[in-house]
Amino acid sequence: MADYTECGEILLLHGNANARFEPQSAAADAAVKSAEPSSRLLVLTGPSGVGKGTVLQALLARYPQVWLSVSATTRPPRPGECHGGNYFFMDRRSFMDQVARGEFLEWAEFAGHAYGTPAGPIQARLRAGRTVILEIEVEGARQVRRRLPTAVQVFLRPPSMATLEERIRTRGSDSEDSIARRIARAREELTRAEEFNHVILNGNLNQAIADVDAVLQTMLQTASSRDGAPRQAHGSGVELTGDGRAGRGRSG
Ligand SMILES: Nc1nc2c(ncn2[C@@H]2O[C@H](COP(=O)(O)OP(=O)(O)O)[C@@H](O)[C@H]2O)c(=O)[nH]1
Ligand SMILES: Nc1ncnc2c1ncn2[C@@H]1O[C@H](COP(=O)(O)OP(=O)(O)O)[C@@H](O)[C@H]1O
Repeated sequence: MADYTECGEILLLHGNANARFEPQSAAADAAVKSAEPSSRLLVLTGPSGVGKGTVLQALLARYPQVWLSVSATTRPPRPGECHGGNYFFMDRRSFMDQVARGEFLEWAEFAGHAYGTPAGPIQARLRAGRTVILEIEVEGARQVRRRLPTAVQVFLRPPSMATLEERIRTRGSDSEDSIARRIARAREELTRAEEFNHVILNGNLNQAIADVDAVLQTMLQTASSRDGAPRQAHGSGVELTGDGRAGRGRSG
């Protein structure tokens, strides 16, 4: 795909988006199962337009040590979005090649496009002791939960469907077709909110930021007290496992 703006040095910051998982092993599985209940990986999910990006913007400004994963997508860039900063934009063939090579921690179809989390950069950050956030839709979040049960999962919910639709429309980034797909998907996603560790209402924005902040602070405090203790094998409570072939689309 040629029609996007490069983010320049941001690409360097994100390193090799194509790095693979390590091969699955019984020892790695056991490491995940015995890992402590809190980890350095936070998954923020919830319907499109609920305010995930807005809440995260505020939190990332407060915690520069936290790293937000950059996803790959087949969706075309919106005006102002850049490659390597907002997303790694790619055509479907390249995306599916990366799926086949096991390079995504998870991936899912959403409103006609594919979205996936490159595994390598996350593994590198976790090993370096960083806290990592994924901002992904619900199916992908479920896949992460299956593979990394210690990841902390936050579901952001809107006060109502009417408010959600209003937010998507006010944002002004989506076509009518895209809005309709997002609303239909949101109805389904909202029925799955209770699967997540924390369900946070985004009615009042400052309150929602404070609520997600509280979850993140607990993670950061746990991580820093753990850093005083003898280091674990890879410096985080989480090890990525599996052969990289995360569950497909909406299955399971
Ligand atoms: N499963 C998955 N979902 C993602 C990923 N990256 C973004 N998403 C989600 O895909 C949905 C659509 O994203 P996008 O097209 O940017 O629209 P927006 O979030 O409504 O602005 C949102 O719910 C995102 O959180 C990813 O790597 N994996
Ligand atoms: N609590 C809130 N009250 C009112 N508007 C909000 C609130 N949270 C987010 N918004 C607005 O809703 C729109 C969608 O938010 P966004 O962060 O893009 O959602 P998401 O990342 O979940 O798709 C944006 O225009 C944002 O400014």
